[in-house]
Amino acid sequence: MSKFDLQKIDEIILNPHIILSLLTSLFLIWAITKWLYKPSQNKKLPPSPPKLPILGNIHQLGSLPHQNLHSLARKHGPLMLIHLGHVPTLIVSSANAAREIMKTNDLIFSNRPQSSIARRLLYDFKDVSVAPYGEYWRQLKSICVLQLLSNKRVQSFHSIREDETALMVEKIRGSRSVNLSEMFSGLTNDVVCRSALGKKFSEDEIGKKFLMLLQEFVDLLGSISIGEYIPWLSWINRVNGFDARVDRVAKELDDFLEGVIKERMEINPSERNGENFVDILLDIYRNNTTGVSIDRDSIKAIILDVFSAGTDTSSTVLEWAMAELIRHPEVMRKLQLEVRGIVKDKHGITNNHMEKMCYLKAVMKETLRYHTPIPLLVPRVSTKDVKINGYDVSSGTMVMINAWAIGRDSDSWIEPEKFKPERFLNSSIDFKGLDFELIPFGAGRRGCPGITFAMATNEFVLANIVKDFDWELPGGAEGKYLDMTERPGLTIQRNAISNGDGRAGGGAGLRRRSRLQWGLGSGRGWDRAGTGWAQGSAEPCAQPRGRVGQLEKKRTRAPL
Ligand code: HEM
Repeated sequence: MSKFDLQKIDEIILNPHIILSLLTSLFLIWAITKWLYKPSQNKKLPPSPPKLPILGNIHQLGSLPHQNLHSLARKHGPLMLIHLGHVPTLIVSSANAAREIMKTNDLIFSNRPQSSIARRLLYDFKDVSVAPYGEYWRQLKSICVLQLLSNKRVQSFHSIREDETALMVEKIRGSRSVNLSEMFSGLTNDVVCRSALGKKFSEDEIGKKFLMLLQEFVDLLGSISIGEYIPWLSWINRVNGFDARVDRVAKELDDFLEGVIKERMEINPSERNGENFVDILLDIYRNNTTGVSIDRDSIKAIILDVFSAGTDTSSTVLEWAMAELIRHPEVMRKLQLEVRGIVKDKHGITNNHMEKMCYLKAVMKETLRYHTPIPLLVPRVSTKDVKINGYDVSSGTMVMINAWAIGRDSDSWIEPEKFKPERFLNSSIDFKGLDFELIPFGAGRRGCPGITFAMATNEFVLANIVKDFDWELPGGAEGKYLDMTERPGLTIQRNAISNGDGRAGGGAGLRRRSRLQWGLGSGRGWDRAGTGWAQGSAEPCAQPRGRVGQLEKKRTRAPL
């Protein structure tokens, strides 16, 4: 730099006018910020834990936010206001407070926060799960319910569930040790694909790539990107490759979905071999029958919704259910007695049989209570200022409902930390969104439309695998040693790779990397290898017996 340049800089820095205007600007920014963020004197805000400047309470979420928020709520109460960067967020941790949000004030809380990740992955919020509350969302949701998820439709898919479960049972019959986690995940995906698209994708290479992409997509949706909460740090997402990863996944998914749409569009409607959900969506698009503009992007976004919402969630429930059954042999025995007692003939399990399986339904409810698959549900946002249980909640506040904490609340449940399906036998409590102590599917207008679809598959699969087989851990390890820790993510799965010696909570564990991305990580995806009931782990185990994640079929029942 020349002497002349330095002199110029000096002149600029020392110029009193410039100093004065700089100081005035800084003062103005400070005053406006203070004014904007100053809590109104008249407002009674929910209790808040202390927060850090800029970060707010982000650092307190940890890798399993539902657990950490549960601990904070014990100190601060069931309605707690935290700050994720600059975003005020209401944490709801009791059935009573959840009812206030999802029933009494459901309309006010029927919007979703609009994250830039969801915007890029879901075609500018054109799917059901993040679409802004309004006519477009209403039409889309009713199309999904009528054409795919209604009781009638779900019953019509019984043969698909039967075929796919029979295939799984055959695979189990042919091997002594099985990776149930992988099997559940493959099965739920095949059932969703065949029901919605008329074919499954798990068998060819393109389909397999799509399933991996879908996993990355769910991962990204579940990630907490720092730029979302502290906008001036959004450059970090560009530097560390997170943004590039979102763009790549969006592009590759789009290419795949375009292929699916083109394939169906090329078939003349009169020559279709059976109509599937995509055909119905395409007819609505072509004929514009709904009165709202459903375009090609809407169709792709809806297909993504169905895939992502319908696969991981269901297989997770099945995995937790089996893990609890292994840990509680007396529950397993009781369940087997019920199923085997009801299905006495050699033909398969029918809808009629399923209706009689009260204990099986209780096992499912208890699994959903104790291992709520999406513990914080899908966030909502308030559209107006509103009072909840005497506290003021401002318009624009994000709301997270800790359904996991509500399922373990001792005000609602006796011995909440025990897995006891019996609690549901003489109880009318159900998960359909009317009983707020059990809300794994959410409730109200934005509640999950896939309950019937999901539970039909889950109950049917569980009934089949306990009817036909007895189960044990490899090497005869006791069920109580099964690792029940949780793996971070949008859907909370069991952390199958952890302790070398197989003891839950033991020391030298190999833990899976967090799925929560703060936009600060390497931007890498997580592989599914070895995440299941055992096989495929590259990580060494301290002792072979440590692979207790794997289940062994003890005895195959003689066919009836
Ligand atoms: C065990 C399985 C499942 C669980 C635990 C689950 C859970 C949830 C939860 C917690 C929500 C948010 C509810 C709220 O905000 O109140 C939701 C929404 C949704 N789910 Fe599910 N779900 C499951 C299966 C399915 C299936 C099989 C489908 C479809 C094939 C599906 C489609 C959807 C859609 C489209 C939404 C968005 C609804 C809206 O925003 O209006 N889900 N689900």
